[in-house]
Amino acid sequence: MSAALHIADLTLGYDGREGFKPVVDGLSLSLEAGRIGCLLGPSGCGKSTLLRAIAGFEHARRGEIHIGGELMSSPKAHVPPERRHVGLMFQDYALFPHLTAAQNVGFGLRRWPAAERDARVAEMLALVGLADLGRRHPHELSGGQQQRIALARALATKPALLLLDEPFSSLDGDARERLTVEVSDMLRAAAQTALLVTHNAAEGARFADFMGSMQAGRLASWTPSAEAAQALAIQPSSGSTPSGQP
Ligand SMILES: Nc1ncnc2c1ncn2[C@@H]1O[C@H](COP(=O)(O)OP(=O)(O)OP(=O)(O)O)[C@@H](O)[C@H]1O
Repeated sequence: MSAALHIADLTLGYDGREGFKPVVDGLSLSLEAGRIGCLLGPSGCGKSTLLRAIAGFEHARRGEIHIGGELMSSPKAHVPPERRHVGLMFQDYALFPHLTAAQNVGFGLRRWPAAERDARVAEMLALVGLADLGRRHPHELSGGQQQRIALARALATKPALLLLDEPFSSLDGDARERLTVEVSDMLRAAAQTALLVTHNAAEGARFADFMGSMQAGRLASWTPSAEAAQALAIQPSSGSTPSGQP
């Protein structure tokens, strides 16, 4: 079976005054369907650039990105973001303030027949535990509730892959820990393939099956979360006991 996400020898970067500056440099990784991966790394190591490229917002300078067995990015090919079947839950990808929670969740389903769209929105609101709050606007929701709505919106279109870039960074303390575990459980229940980027190793270990450490645009490791947590001396969630190959 082909991987849900396969990245081979990928190089990304930006053109500056002194020419091309690589940000991701010859990176390879694979994630099987239904698995959750996590990329850790210091600020500026290229994590967000990599997620943006997977979503189709950056072009590959070398190497390839495949999603669901299909070539999405290479120096010669570039499938646009709207045709990648990728869901996004990004730190700076906020809810539309003028739409209700339900309208936000249904935003990507505008072309669906109304009855199917309404049913899917209700299903997603129930999944994230906010079935009663669909009529509220974002400013009437807590930060954690807004993030749940963002998750419901990202999952509504049944994406082949969900990308999460520091999705809990606006929350702190207990709310953050609770939502980390709850969202991870929801993704596992839905067998949703997902890739998380975070600075927080403990959060990554609770959330994901596999963890990778990025350094200067390269993947320094890619191991089951339990092993990574042991190496980092942190406590993974009791539910995450991954098996299989990355
Ligand atoms: N549009 C751009 N033009 C030029 N350089 C950029 C651009 N966007 C990002 N960079 C640079 O690319 C490098 C990697 O940025 P990126 O946002 O991917 O890092 P990151 O690991 O996600 O960091 P953080 O954890 O702080 O979000 C940084 O040095 C950044 O300054």
